[in-house]
Amino acid sequence: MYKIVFMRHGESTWNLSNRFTGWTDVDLTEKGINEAKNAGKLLKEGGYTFDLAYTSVLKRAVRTLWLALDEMDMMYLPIKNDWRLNERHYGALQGLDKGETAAKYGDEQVLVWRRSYDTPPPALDASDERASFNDPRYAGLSKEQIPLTECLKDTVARVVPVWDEELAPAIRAGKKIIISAHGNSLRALIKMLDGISDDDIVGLNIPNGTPLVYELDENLKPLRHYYLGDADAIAAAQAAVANQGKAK
Ligand SMILES: O=C(O)[C@@H](CO)OP(=O)(O)O
Repeated sequence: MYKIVFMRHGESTWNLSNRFTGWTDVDLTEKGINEAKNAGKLLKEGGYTFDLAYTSVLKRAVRTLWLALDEMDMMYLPIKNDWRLNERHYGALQGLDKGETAAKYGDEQVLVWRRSYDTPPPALDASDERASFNDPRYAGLSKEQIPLTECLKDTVARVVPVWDEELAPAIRAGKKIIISAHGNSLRALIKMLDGISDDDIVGLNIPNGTPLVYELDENLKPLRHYYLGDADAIAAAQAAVANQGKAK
């Protein structure tokens, strides 16, 4: 039996102000810092150890990983930053308030933009200063690889190769791995791992800063999964994420 641990970053400044974030590189709030440290404490208390860590190229996930590893006294761990673990690109919605957007376009439309499998939010214009073409962290990518918007299906298409090419071979080789990523890049991975349907994935919401353990069989098929921490608090945090896209 293998284990892999997923972790969404702690609360970010734009989680706090309820803005669509996507590829915008916002940092953690004080609460987010504490969530990341607490995740590290939970992992340490649970006796978890790792050989390898993966994260995105966005600081909210990177810092969450650093803080959790620091709590575990494991800052020596090799860390692989992979842009393909970035949050789903939120297109022209990036920076907008989720509640105000729902008041303007309706809760149903915002739910489609947030959670439908194959309807992307409106795209950024290529000339928009929020586009990532000139960001040095993406310098190795072709223009076609840098999104102007993404639906979850697009995110699945970039996340699944990380699993197939990197994570699955490393797990089979006996490496214990922790992945610090984002609500929707983790939803993409979990959809693939658990074979969740396009309809059912709409209802999956991932709380900030909470370790999610997957136990896998010898073929890397999930046997069971569970969050570490207080079950009621986790359920409340998941419901809060679901409600972020509703008009007040
Ligand atoms: O804004 C975002 O990038 C994501 C994650 O915070 O939000 P949502 O849960 O609305 O997809």
